[in-house]
Amino acid sequence: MTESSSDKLIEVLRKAVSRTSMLAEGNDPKLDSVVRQIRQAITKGANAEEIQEVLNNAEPLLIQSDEALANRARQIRIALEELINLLERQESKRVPQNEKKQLEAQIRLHWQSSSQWPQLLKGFLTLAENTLNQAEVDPARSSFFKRLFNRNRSTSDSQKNDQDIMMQISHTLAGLMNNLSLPSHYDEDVVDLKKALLGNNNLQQLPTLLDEVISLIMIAIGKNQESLTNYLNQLNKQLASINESISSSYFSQKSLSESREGFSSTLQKQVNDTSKAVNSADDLDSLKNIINDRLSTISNTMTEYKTQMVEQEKHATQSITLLKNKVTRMEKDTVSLRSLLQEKLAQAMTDTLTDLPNRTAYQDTILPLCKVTQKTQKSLCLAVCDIDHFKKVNDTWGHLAGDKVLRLVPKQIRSVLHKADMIFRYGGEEFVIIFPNTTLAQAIERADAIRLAVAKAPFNMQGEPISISVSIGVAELHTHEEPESLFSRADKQLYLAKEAGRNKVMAHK
Ligand SMILES: Nc1nc2c(ncn2[C@@H]2O[C@H](COP(=O)(O)OP(=O)(O)OP(=O)(O)O)[C@@H](O)[C@H]2O)c(=O)[nH]1
Repeated sequence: MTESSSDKLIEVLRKAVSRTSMLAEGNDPKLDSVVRQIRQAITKGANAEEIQEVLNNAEPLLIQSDEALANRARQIRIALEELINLLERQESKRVPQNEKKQLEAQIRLHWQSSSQWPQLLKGFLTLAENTLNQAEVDPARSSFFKRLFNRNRSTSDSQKNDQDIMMQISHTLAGLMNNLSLPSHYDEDVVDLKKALLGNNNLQQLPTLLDEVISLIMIAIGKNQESLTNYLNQLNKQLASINESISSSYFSQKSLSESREGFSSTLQKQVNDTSKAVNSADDLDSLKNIINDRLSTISNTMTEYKTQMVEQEKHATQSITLLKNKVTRMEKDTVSLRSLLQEKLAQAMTDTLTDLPNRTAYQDTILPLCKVTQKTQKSLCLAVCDIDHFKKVNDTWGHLAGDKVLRLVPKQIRSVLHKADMIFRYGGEEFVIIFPNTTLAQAIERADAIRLAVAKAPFNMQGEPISISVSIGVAELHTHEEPESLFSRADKQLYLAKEAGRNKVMAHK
């Protein structure tokens, strides 16, 4: 190999290092834009379940990406190690052992990181330069590949040795091609290059072929970047949808405002930290690691938030149960209050001495009854009944004796009433009887039966029999007549009955 060939090879390797570095630096504007979008999306917030979903969705992508990367990395490592071995196999120049060991150590440490491949290639370039730039011992071996692969041999031996070494190098490089993940439109290039490598036994062709190999490696690394960009794009979309659902579900819960503020500021801090870390990231791998780390952190925050939500839901459920119990108690209280009120109302409507409905009850009853009767064109009669000379009972036998008479008289009256008839204590010794669905004749008949029942009742005071009688005035409801008028007419008949000598029934015909 000539000096210019070795220079060309060094130049090719130098170019490869430079181009690979550019690709690996992550200066792709699309990627920058994606990173910006991610920052914006995360700023708006996310919930635990959906963040978990993002991580679940992202995981296969990461695994896929990692596996492909690992395969490529293995190929690169093997290729680099073989290149070092080949460099050592040249006999005219001694490979500096310290530098070689350092480079091997670097390869062992960093071969898995694609961003380090340019550095490792650069390391190999430096090693090759330092080896080849040593003073020439044999001008015949001044070219790179001759220096590299031939030593102290005859021309034919040398040529044979060149061919053997070229075959080894070709196999090494063809193997490197096998596991490259390239877009399908490079398939033909890969096949052609492999053919060229495997069919080539001319060391002179090697720099050109190596240049092509390195170009394809760079494209593959570029594709790795592209798949990372796709992954970031997808991640960005998922984060945006998370943000949307968070905004609608989470922020609508006013009661959780406190947690929301705490959660938002925590998330904001994480996002700010992420932004800073992303800005300071100097290669794709560390960028990917940062994003994954931050997603884990955010996921933890979301889990914490979810736990808080569960706690709050628990509290809310407890509150609802308490509230339900309270309402149930209130309902019970209301029921007992209602029955108490009904009791009080009934008391208000009942005469305590006789247990009969009182005047208020009469007034509440008579109005609707009259209306229904008039509407249905039925008959209704009213009787006003007053104990005769009651004052005399009180005066003769005392007030308690009078009360006793007041309790006994309604019992006599009831004894002749029909089921639908109603009796009220209107006041003092006066009672009112309503006869629904009763004609005047029937009412007069029944009023007279009352009069007779009372008159015949065996009242006695302090063992002595006494006579009690009642006077009754009766009237029948007229069409369109008001209850007051009906009462008034019946009351007038009572007055007439009293006037007529008492113990009488008088009716307004
Ligand atoms: N013991 C008792 N007496 C009452 C009660 N309410 C009213 N009285 C009495 O009933 C009497 C009614 O007397 P009056 O209105 O003069 O009439 P009367 O003595 O019944 O005579 P006539 O109605 O004309 O037959 C009064 O003495 C009242 O004090 C009561 O709840 N208990």
